[in-house]
Amino acid sequence: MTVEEVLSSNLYTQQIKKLYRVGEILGLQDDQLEALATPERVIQVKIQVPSSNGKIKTFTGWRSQHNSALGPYKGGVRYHPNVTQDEVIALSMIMTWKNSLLQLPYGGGKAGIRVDPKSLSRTELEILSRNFIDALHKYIGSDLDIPAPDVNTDSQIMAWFLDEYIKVSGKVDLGAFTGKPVELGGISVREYSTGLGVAHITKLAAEKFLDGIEGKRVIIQGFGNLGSFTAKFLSEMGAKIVGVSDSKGGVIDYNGLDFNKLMEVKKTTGSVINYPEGKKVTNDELLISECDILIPGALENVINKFNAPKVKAKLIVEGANGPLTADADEIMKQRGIPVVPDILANSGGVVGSYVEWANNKMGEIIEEEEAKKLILNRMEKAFSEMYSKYNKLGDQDLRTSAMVVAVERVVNAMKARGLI
Ligand SMILES: NC(=O)C1=CN([C@@H]2O[C@H](COP(=O)(O)OP(=O)(O)OC[C@H]3O[C@@H](n4cnc5c(N)ncnc54)[C@H](OP(=O)(O)O)[C@@H]3O)[C@@H](O)[C@H]2O)C=CC1
Ligand SMILES: O=C(O)CCC(=O)C(=O)O
Repeated sequence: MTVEEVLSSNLYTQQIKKLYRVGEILGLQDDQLEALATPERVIQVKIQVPSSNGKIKTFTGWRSQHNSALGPYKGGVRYHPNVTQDEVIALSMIMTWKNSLLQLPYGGGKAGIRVDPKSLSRTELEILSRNFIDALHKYIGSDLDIPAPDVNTDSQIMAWFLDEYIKVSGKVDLGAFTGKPVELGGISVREYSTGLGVAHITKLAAEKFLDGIEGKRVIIQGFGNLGSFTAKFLSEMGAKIVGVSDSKGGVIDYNGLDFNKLMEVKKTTGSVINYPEGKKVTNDELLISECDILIPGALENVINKFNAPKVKAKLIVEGANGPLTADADEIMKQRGIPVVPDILANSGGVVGSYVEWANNKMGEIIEEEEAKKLILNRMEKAFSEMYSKYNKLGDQDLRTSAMVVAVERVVNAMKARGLI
C-alpha cells in the first residue's frame, strides 16, 4: 500500500475532509472546525476472555463520545478484526451529524472491539460482551450514552450488555441500550428498521433522480442486517435485485435474485456465493458491475478514487457508514452520479432506536405499524430538508447539503452553550 492509499483508507481523515468542505460553506473558522472534529472523550479498555484451552485472550475496545451538544451520545457497537480507534472516532462523528439531521435529541457516539467474533465460542462472546460493559458502565446510561447494534452485534448482545449493566451499576435503566429483544423493552421494528429506511430512501431518491424504483436493477454489497432487509423491502417495492455479496464474495444474475432463496442459501451455507444461479464475482467486481442503483452496505472506504471512475450505477445509496471516500465524492459529483449519504440513508436504525428509547423512558409499548410510520415520516422530513438545501446551494452534492443542515444545528447548539 502506498502512503496515499493508507491515508485514504483512514475513515477519520475522510470524515474530516468532508467536514472541512461543509465548514467552507458555513463560514466556520479553523478553531470551530477543530472543536467539531475532536471527540469529547474516547475511552479505551482492555477486555480479557478466558478460553477453554486455559489461555486468556486479550482484546482492545473503544467507545468514542464525539459530541453531546444536542443530547446524550448515541450510536452502535461494532465487533470486527479491523476496528481501530480512528475508525471508532470517525463513526462517532458520523453519528453526531446523523442524529442532528434527523432532529433526534442525541449527540454522537460509537464503540468497537478489535475482535473476529466468528473465532469465538458463544460463551466467549458473552464473556467478551459482559466484560466490555464492566469496563465501560460508568460512561453509559439512558441520559448519558446509549449503545446499540452495529456490525456483528445484535439483540442478544444488547441483552447481555443490559443485564451486565444492571448488575454492575445497580440501575434498572432499560433505555441505556437500544436494539434489545422485545422481552427487555425492545421494539420488533428495530430489527429491520435500518433496511426498511434504506429501501424507503432509495425509493424517494429513485423518484427524484431516475424514473422511479419499479424494475430498477439494484446491487447491494453486504448481506447482514442492513443488506438483507434492504434487499427484502426493495424487492417488495418492485425493484430487481441483481447482485449481492458478503465477506466471501458476491453473485450477480440479471434475471433477478430471489430474496427468499438468497436467505435460505445464506442460512444453510453461510454465504450468498452459493446461490445456485448467476455468476460469482469478487466484491471489487460487484461494485463496478452494471446496475441502476448501487448500495454499498457492508464496510467503509470501498468506493475510492481508484474504482470510483469505473462505477456504472446511475444512483448510489450509502447503506454502510462511510463507504465513499471524499475523493470518490468528488468523482461522482463530476460524473453527475447522485450519492445519497449514509447520515440519511441508514438513519432508520437510529430513528428506530429513538422510538425504543422514548418508549422505555415513558414506560409505553408502541404498535409496530405506528413505529414504522414514525420512523419513515422522520426520514422523509430529513430527505426533504436535504433536498431543499441541495436545490438552494446549487453546486453542491447531496452529502454536503445534508451535512450543512446537520452541522449547522450542532454549531448553533454549541454556540448557545458557549462551547465555540
Ligand atoms: N445494523 C444497523 O442497525 C445499522 C448498520 N449500519 C451500517 O451498515 C453496515 C452494515 O452493518 P450491519 O448490516 O448491521 O452488519 P452485519 O454484521 O449484520 O453485516 C455485515 C455484512 O457485511 C459483510 N461483510 C463484512 N466484510 C465484508 C467485506 N470485506 N466485503 C463485503 N462484505 C463484507 C458481512 O459478511 P458475512 O455475512 O460474510 O459476515 C455481512 O454480510 C455498517 O457500515 C454499519 O455501520 C448503519 C446504521 C444502522
Ligand atoms: O441505533 C443506534 O443507536 C445507532 C445505529 C448505528 O450505529 C448507526 O446508525 O450507524
